[in-house]
Amino acid sequence: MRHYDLVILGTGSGNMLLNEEFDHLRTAIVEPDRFGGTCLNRGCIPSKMFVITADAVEDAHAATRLGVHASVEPVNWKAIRDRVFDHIDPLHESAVDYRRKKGIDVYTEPGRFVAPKVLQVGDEQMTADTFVVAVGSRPVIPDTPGLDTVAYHTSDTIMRIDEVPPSMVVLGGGFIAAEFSHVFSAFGTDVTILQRGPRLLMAEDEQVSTRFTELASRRHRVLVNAKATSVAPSESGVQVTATCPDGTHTIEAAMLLVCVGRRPNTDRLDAAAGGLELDEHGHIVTDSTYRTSVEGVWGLGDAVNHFQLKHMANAESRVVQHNILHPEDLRTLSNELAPHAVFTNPQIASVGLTEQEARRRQQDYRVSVRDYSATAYGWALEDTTSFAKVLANPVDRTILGAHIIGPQAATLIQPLLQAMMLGSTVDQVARDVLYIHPALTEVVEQALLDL
Ligand SMILES: Cc1cc2nc3c(=O)[nH]c(=O)nc-3n(C[C@H](O)[C@H](O)[C@H](O)COP(=O)(O)OP(=O)(O)OC[C@H]3O[C@@H](n4cnc5c(N)ncnc54)[C@H](O)[C@@H]3O)c2cc1C
Ligand SMILES: NC(=O)c1ccc[n+]([C@@H]2O[C@H](COP(=O)([O-])OP(=O)(O)OC[C@H]3O[C@@H](n4cnc5c(N)ncnc54)[C@H](O)[C@@H]3O)[C@@H](O)[C@H]2O)c1
Repeated sequence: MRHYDLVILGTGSGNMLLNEEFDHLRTAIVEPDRFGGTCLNRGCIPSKMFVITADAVEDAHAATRLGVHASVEPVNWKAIRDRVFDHIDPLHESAVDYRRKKGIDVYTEPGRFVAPKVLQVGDEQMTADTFVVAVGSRPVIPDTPGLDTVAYHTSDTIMRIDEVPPSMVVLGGGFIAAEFSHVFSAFGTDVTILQRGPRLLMAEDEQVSTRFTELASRRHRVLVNAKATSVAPSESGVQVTATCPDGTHTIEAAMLLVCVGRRPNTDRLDAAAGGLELDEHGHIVTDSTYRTSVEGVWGLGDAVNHFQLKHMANAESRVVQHNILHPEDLRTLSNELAPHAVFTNPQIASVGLTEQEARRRQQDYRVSVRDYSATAYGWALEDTTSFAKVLANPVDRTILGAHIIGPQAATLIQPLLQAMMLGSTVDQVARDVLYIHPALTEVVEQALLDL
């Protein structure tokens, strides 16, 4: 049986851990798929490359309100798809070569524990002083009757299709539904979203989620409180039957995209044999320093937490890197704040408490909502639907939460996030900082000044 100093399972955020300080160790990487994991190959990066392209189409259409009457030729999907993946696909081979040249053993089959700190990979077994388990997550496939009789897509496959479908049913109403409905709708697909909950993007502040649902309903057919009861093949591709409060709907479409959440890959790891404690959702249980229940085994990323966000997994990877190298000085990650953005149209960004969560926690708060149109830049944009919302603690005047829907939301939220993480008060961020005129950041300034 081979023995290593360090074995890393998964090359998403796990791969980022290895810097030159690990060069002296005998290291193996186990990765059954492409180096770079979900984010690079089938997640954040390619999806945002499609989103940016879709934004260009929507911006051209939306320019009418500025008096610019543009028309967009049908997009050349294959050329766009190949541009995206011609950037991404070569990175796998070069990453494997790079690691092997550094003397790291790369295994290309999945790892599975057979005993604590004993890993089976293909025909080989290996032990190590230190394991890092970063095996990520995968799409949940619901048990909708008939789903197994049709050729449905998930986010793993949808970005590599050959043609833009004329119509698509999107099952789910979360991040992936919001982003891909925008992409395919901009490229000419007639999209129907079937969402189980009463609104799209249910985890957002209710005001944001309500506004987004209204706006998405102008572009797509949106059925909320919908339960897909059956799926069957049909002449056009797929037929989905759903029960909604107003009755039963039968939707015909060329393609079905399933995006109802993601689950950790820990079920394929035989965590129990490895002695790794799992929670009720299948996440590996770690302490705040990312130690698992087995000494010398660390966990990070989607396999251990609910955030399912790359910047969180990256931050955890940095903490684990430090902790392996400095066991006498263990660090934790302050992850009370897990900001996120949804790269749909319009963009959405959020950090901290939503208003409904503040109410649920009986947390006193002051709230301010500022429309983009109240600022010079928003006015110039002829914007009528975007806003920034900030919740603050009325006693110590720190910021409890911030939620933005509108152009550049993911960037605009950053000063608020900074303030929250650094513990600044509303007054410090509103009055002790200058905001460039007439930039969109003035909407943040105004929302703060109102508190
Ligand atoms: C379509 C989409 C868009 C997204 N967009 C964003 C975004 O804009 N911003 C954001 O913050 N997040 C986004 N995410 C989420 C983000 O991609 C994940 O949170 C992040 O990639 C998790 O990183 P990870 O290292 O934990 O797991 P992964 O990147 O999934 O890496 C896990 C790796 O482990 C490997 N593996 C699995 N099983 C085994 C095994 N048994 N043995 C060894 N290796 C194994 C897998 O092949 C994989 O390469 C998106 C996700 C999707 C699906
Ligand atoms: N911009 C980003 O950061 C980004 C982008 C894409 C994905 N992600 C990550 O990937 C994760 C997975 O995304 P997702 O969109 O698959 O999940 P999600 O958890 O965001 O949303 C799933 C949605 O599907 C609905 N749903 C569940 N079961 C259903 C069913 N049977 N029928 C109809 N609707 C159903 C839920 O009500 C929920 O609204 C996200 O949680 C997110 O963390 C992040």
